[in-house]
Order: sequence, then C-alpha cells, then structure tokens
Amino acid sequence: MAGVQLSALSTLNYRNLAPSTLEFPAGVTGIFGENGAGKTNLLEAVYLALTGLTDAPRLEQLVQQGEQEAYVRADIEQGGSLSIQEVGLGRGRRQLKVDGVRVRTGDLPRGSAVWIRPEDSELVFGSPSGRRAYLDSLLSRLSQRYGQHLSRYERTVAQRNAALKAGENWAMEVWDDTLVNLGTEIMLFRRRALGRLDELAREANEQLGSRKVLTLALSESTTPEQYAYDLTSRRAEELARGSTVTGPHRDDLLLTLGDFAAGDYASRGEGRTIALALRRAELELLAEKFKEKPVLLIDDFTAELDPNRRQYLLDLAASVPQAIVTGTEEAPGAALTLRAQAGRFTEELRQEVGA
Ligand SMILES: Nc1ncnc2c1ncn2[C@@H]1O[C@H](COP(=O)(O)OP(=O)(O)OP(=O)(O)O)[C@@H](O)[C@H]1O
Repeated sequence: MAGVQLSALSTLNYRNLAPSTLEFPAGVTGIFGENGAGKTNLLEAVYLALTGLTDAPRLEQLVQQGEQEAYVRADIEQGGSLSIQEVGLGRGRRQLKVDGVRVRTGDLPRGSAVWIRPEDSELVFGSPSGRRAYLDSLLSRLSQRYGQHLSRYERTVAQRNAALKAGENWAMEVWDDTLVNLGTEIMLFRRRALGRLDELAREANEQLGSRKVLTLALSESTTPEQYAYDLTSRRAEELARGSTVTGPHRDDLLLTLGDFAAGDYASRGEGRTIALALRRAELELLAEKFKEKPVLLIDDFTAELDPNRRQYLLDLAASVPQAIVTGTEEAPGAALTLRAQAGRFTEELRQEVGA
C-alpha cells in the first residue's frame, strides 16, 4: 500500500526549534539526542503540519517564548501529487492553508499521520475524557460528517448548560430536539466503528505477545431509543446541577483485558501494550479508509524498556512507507539519522566499516 510522504518540514518560531527546513526520505528517519533537545517538539510540529491538529491546551504554548507568531509548513507527496500545507499560529488563532488557499482543519487530508507517544498509557489508566478524545479524534478523521455532528453537539451541550444554569426550563424543548438528533447520530456512528476498531486492537494486542484478550466496548450513558426520555426525566437533576448529565459526551470506551477492566487491574506493562494496540488499530483503520498508510511518528522508542514492545515499535516503523522515530539513542536501520541538539537537527553520517 502506498503512503503519504512528508518530503520536507519547515518551522519558524515553533517552541524551541531553530528556524529550519528539514528534508525527510522514505523509510525510517531516526532522531536522537538528549532530554529537552526538541525531539518531541519536532514530531508535534510534523503532526500539526500534516493534520492541522494539536492537543496543546493553548495555542500560544506552541509559539516560541518571546515571539508572537509561529509557522510550520509540510511539503507532501500524496497519490503522485505534491502539495504544501501551512499552519500559522498566533494567540488563540490557527490559520491553515493548502497550496496557498485558506482551509479549515476538517478540510485537510485526515489520514496522514499517527503519533505514538509514551504518555499514551494515559488512554488506559487516565479518565474517560482521554478515551473519548481518542475515539472522537479518530472517528472525526474517518468521517468529516462525524466531526461536524460532534462539534455541533458539543456547542449545543455548552449552550444548554448555560440555559440550565440560568434556570431557563422553558428553553429546554428546543435544545433537547437538537441534542437528541445529533447525539443519536454520534451514538450510531460510534457503534458502527467500534466493531472494526475492536478487532484491530485485539489483533495488535495479541501480536504484542499478550496472552490476555483485549476487548473494546462502549459504555453508553443512554441509548438512541432512550435519549429523549432520559433528558426529560432527569430535568430536575440537571437544573440543580446546571449541566447536561446524559448523552454521548458522558460515554466511555471500556477496555477489558481478560476478564477485568484494564484501567483498574492491568499492570503498567500490560497498559502500555494496550495503548500501543490502540494506536496500531488507529493506523490500520486510517489506512483502510484512505487506502494510504499514514506517516508514523514514534516519540521516544527508548522510553520503552520491554524488549518485545521496543522491537514491535521498530518493526512497525520499518513496515510503513515513512516513519520518524525519536529516542535518546539511535534507531537501528534508519535511512537517515539526525542528531537533535538545542532545537537544531544535523545529519549524523555513518562511518563506513573498514574506511
Ligand atoms: N514555547 C516554547 N518556547 C521555547 N521553548 C519551549 C517552548 N515550549 C517548550 N519549550 C522547550 O522545548 C524543550 C524541548 O522539549 P522536547 O519535549 O521537544 O524535548 P525532547 O527532546 O523530546 O526531550 P525528552 O527526551 O526529554 O522527551 C524543553 O526544554 C522545553 O522547555
């Protein structure tokens, strides 16, 4: 299967990165350097330039301290054509362009990158909101319609909560109709997507050598059939709390390992395996949908102490058309190796054996 290719990344005023244009070959690029050198920042910039997405709580965190604006640009080869994606960042503002024309985040190619990070374990051990974010981000990339429904739904919940806080019981009928329509679409889409996601994550967990079966399921706070009734019957509670207590914004993605809830019972190592399986499933689902393998970004393979999982990460990187792998030591077998030092990246030339 062909893949998205990042030919070059340019950055200006992005976190601690020195202004530069880096070229990337097909295959694996290994980036090594000490802690704080800027390896994660570079992967974050690549992910942002390819997808328009970031999970930084505030956009200004991405702008180099002392500067007002930052810029990243990806030169991309996809399905035989070349394109340039640019992201400009200012205070609370993100401007995206494809080939010079302004676009919205949802208009960027949505299957172009997957990012695996050590903190992915939080998907297993953290709160339901992290798992919902994983699911929603993936489903929004699989379906633009899902992303649109979700953002309208989230806006409606916020507006409805404001009305509940103001005690505007009379306004609920209008909000409830919109909420039920959008919420039902979201629940049904999640249910449809979960079957394949569950299969892929289970397979990956098995390939990672886990002897316990991983199962993914939705824990829904209501159902499409029940939603309108639940909203009405819990109205008094909602008015007292000033918030919408039922609907897909309260769902969770249940991860079960063997017979037990993974978040409560899995070991740290089992949790890391599950998180990796979820990312692998994300990679495969995006590839199935867009018929192209995403660029794979692996942050700190050296944080992975278990030899099996470390090898799995390196094998996964070698199996896709393009991957960028960071670590405090060099990734073996890389087509290009860059040394990271204080936000700069220089090519590390191999000594020829016998030279
Ligand atoms: N907006 C910013 N302006 C300037 N520097 C920043 C900004 N945001 C983060 N930094 C700095 O960037 C540095 C590099 O961080 P990064 O996480 O990329 O390092 P790393 O090479 O991945 O290290 P590690 O191996 O520890 O994960 C940190 O020292 C951080 O303080």
